[in-house]
Amino acid sequence: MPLTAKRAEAIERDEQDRLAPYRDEFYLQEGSIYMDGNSLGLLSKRAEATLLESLADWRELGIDGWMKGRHPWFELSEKLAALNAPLVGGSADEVMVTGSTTVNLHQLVATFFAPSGQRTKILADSLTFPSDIYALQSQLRLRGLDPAEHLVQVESRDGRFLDEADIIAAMTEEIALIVLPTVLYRSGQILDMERLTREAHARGILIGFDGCHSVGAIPHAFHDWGVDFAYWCNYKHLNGGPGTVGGLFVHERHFGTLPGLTGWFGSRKDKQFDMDHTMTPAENAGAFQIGTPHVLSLAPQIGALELFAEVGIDAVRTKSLALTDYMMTLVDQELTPYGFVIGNPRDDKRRGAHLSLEHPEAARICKALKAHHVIPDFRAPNIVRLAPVALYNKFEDVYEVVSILKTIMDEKQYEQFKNEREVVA
Ligand SMILES: Cc1ncc(COP(=O)(O)O)c(C=O)c1O
Ligand SMILES: Nc1ccccc1C(=O)C[C@H](N)C(=O)O
Repeated sequence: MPLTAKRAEAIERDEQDRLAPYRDEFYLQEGSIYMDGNSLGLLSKRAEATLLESLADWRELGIDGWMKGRHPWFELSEKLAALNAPLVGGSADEVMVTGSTTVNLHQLVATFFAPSGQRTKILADSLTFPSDIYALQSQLRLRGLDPAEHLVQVESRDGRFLDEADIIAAMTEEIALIVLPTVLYRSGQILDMERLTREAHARGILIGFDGCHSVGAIPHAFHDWGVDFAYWCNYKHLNGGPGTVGGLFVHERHFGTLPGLTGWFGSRKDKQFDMDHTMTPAENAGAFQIGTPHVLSLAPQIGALELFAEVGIDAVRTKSLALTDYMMTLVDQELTPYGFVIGNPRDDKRRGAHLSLEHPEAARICKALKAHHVIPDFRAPNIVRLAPVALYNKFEDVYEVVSILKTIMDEKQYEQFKNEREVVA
C-alpha cells in the first residue's frame, strides 16, 4: 500500500480516540506538528488560566495571596503534591512539589547518602542525563570523596540500553546508594524499578530514581515498590511550563529523617511562623522543601495537573503506547530503506513515551523537519527523538511526520543543512 493510502487509517484511529477532545485544551500552532513534549510540554488553556489567576491574586491581594488567594500560595506546593501523587504511586504525604530536578537530587543525596565503613560509593549508570552525574560528583566531593573512585557507573553493552542484571551485579558491599533513571532520556528504555529496588534492598542499599522522562507518561508504584526516593521535572510530560517547579517522593518509612538541606519552608506548617531557631520539620515529604516556593512557576501546574486528574495516567499510557507503536510500524514500513534504526525498546513493557530514531545524518534531518514545521529534538551524535504526546498529538500527526521524513530522505532535503547541533538541541 502506498504511504498516502495510510492516512485514512490514521484519521479513523483519531475518530475512535477517547482522548482526542483534549487536543483542544492546548495551544497548538496552526500548520506545525509538535513532537517534543518530552523536552518541554505545551501550554494548556487551563495552565494559562491558573497562572493568570495567581497573577491576579498578586495584583489584588499582595501579601494576602498567601492565605486568601484563589489558589492560596501557602498551601500550593501541598495541593500540587496531592495532584502529582497518583502519577507516581505515592500518597500525598510522600510527594512534594518543590525545587528543580537537579536541586531535588542534591537534596535527596545530601539526605540519604550516608557513607560508612566500606560502603562509601554511589552507583549510577553511564547513559543517564549529565546533570545527575554532575550532582552526584559534587555530593561526593562535599564528603571529601573522590568521584573517580566513589562514583560507579554501570556500562551499557550497546550504547542504548542498560541490562538490569549488570546493574544488580554492580550492587556490591561498597555501594551505599543507587541513583538511576526510570526511563533513559535517549533510548527511552524503562528500567525495571521494582526489581532493582528489591535487589538493592536485599543488599542493604538505598535506591532512588530520576523520573523526568516517565512522570506524566507512564504509571508508577513508587510506594508499593518500596523505592526510597525519586525526583522529576514537571515541564516535560506534565506541561507545567519552562523551568516549572519539580517534584520529589520520599517513602514514608523515611519520614522523620532530617533533610540534608534544611530551610524554613520544610517546617511543619503550623510552626513555620513561630520563627523559632529550632526547626520543627514537617512530618512528611514537605520537610524536603527549602525556601519560599516559586509561586508563579507553580501556578500553571494547577491547571496542567487537573487534566491528568481528569484523564488518569492509565488512559494516557494506553494512548501513548498506541501512538509510539503506530509510529514504529510506519517507520519499519517506510523509513528503514533510508538507514533509520529504531533505537528504543519495541516491547510495551520496556518502551517509554518517545521514539529514538538513529541515523548518521540525524542533526540535519532534524533541521529539515523544522523547516517543515515539525518539532523533534536532536540528541548527539545520531538521534532524532520524537514524542507523540497522548493529550495533544493525533495519529494523523504520526502519519504526517513519517510522510515528511520520507520526503526529506527521498529528496535529500537534509543536504541543505549542516550536520551539526544547534545551541539548544
Ligand atoms: C533525566 C533528566 N534528569 C535531569 C534533568 C535536568 O533537570 P533540571 O534542569 O530541571 O534540573 C533532565 C532535563 O533537563 C532530564 O531529562
Ligand atoms: N531543561 C531543558 C532546558 C532547555 C532545553 C532542554 C531541556 C530539557 O529538559 C532536555 C531534556 N532533559 C532531555 O531529555 O533532553
